[in-house]
Amino acid sequence: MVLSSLPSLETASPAHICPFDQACSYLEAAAKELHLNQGVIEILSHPRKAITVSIPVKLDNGEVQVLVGHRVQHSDILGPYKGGTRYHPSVTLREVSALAMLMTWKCALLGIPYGGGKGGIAIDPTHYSVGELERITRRYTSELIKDIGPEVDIPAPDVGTSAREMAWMMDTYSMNVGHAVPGVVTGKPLSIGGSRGREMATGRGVMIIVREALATQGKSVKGAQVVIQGFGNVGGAAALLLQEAGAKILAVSDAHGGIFSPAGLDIPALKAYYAQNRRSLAGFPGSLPVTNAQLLALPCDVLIPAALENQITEENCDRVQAEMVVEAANGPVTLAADLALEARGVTILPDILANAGGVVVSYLEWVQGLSYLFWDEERVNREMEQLMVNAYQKVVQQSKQRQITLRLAAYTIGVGRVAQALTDRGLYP
Ligand SMILES: NC(=O)c1ccc[n+]([C@@H]2O[C@H](COP(=O)([O-])OP(=O)(O)OC[C@H]3O[C@@H](n4cnc5c(N)ncnc54)[C@H](O)[C@@H]3O)[C@@H](O)[C@H]2O)c1
Ligand SMILES: N[C@@H](CCC(=O)O)C(=O)O
Repeated sequence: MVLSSLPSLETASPAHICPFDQACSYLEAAAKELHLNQGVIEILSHPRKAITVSIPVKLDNGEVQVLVGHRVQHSDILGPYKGGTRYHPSVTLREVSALAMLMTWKCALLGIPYGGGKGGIAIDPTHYSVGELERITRRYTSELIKDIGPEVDIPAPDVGTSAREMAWMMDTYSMNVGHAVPGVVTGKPLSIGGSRGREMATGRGVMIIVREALATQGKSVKGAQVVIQGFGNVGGAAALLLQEAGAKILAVSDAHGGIFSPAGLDIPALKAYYAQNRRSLAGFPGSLPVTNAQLLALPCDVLIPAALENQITEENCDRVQAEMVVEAANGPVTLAADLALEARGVTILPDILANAGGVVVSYLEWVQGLSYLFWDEERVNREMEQLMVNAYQKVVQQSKQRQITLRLAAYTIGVGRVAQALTDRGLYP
């Protein structure tokens, strides 16, 4: 299926801003800066493959529901397609296509031998039982059997999925091919070949980028005032690790709203409270309630959107008071808001750099699996930190040399590497 043939309904996103158009705009800006030829831009603007599948599932009450799932394979020029699997009601083919393209640039920027892909199912996973989610995941995986594999396309967790879904995907794939294939997914449980450090990896990468970016400005993470939108895998881990590094976490939120404490939230205590309080932040002792809109406008040193795309837009960016925005989520700042914030001197650490810790440790998991080795967590964290710091330094250097924003610098490195490989490989046939 080609993107231009998608029904117009597919362009709807929560804020009515098409994530795929935005991703293409960033590609065009990088291509312009790099003087890439039009043929290369055309190729990179289109996903190589976009697969849409129907997922019939028998619900616990006996009814049958047919869900829609996608897997978009943007580019495999540098290696197998790589990227997460999202379960969220707002999933559309265009959203998944945008996220797949971001994965291509992210992997290229970090220098790991992968292309970019992404998958998703348009569901709210909280509305399904564990048994239903398992049947949905297994059917989705079996529909993609010919399109995924450890040397072809390697899914991982994203919003609404975790190690549990990766285990079901790995098992379904393995049963279909007739032998165990741990390398078909990353972010697996340790018991079936997952890597130590993967669960916290994206948050750890975010912490490293915050620390490095503050240091570049002559500041310290110790005492830095941080606000985080999203308290899931990424936001929760970033909150914990930033607090351990000495930052004060002023506020956090999830889809239902947030909490704020001028004295700083005790994150380990909050995590325990959240788990016991049926995953609700409300009423955490010593905190005040805030809406997500209020949270994004809190004065702070570092604002970390770690939920979904299009959270900081043209409409609300004037209210952002943070000096630095670190994109832990993919695409949380729209193009218009990005330009307005940059014009005001707000430093923005782009998603393809800031949240790359997850895919880096996915890569380390895959490498350990392929070589039948298991590293301790210290080694995994050390290898990841090296790749993250190296990428950060390259982005800063590129930004200074070319006098461009950190986002454009990151894109020129990522896009530039893919374009170079495409040129060297040539066009088939
Ligand atoms: N999981 C990974 O390894 C990984 C790696 C890199 C980037 N990311 C990106 O990070 C972001 C978060 O992913 P995750 O894995 O933490 O997902 P998750 O499902 O674990 O958590 C998402 C969090 O966002 C909250 N949320 C949802 N809608 C919200 C809203 N409108 N306002 C405020 N909060 C809202 C949810 O309640 C939840 O706390 C996504 O953009 C994802 O693509 C994830
Ligand atoms: N979903 C994550 C992780 C991808 C992976 O580990 O393959 C991302 O957006 O980077």
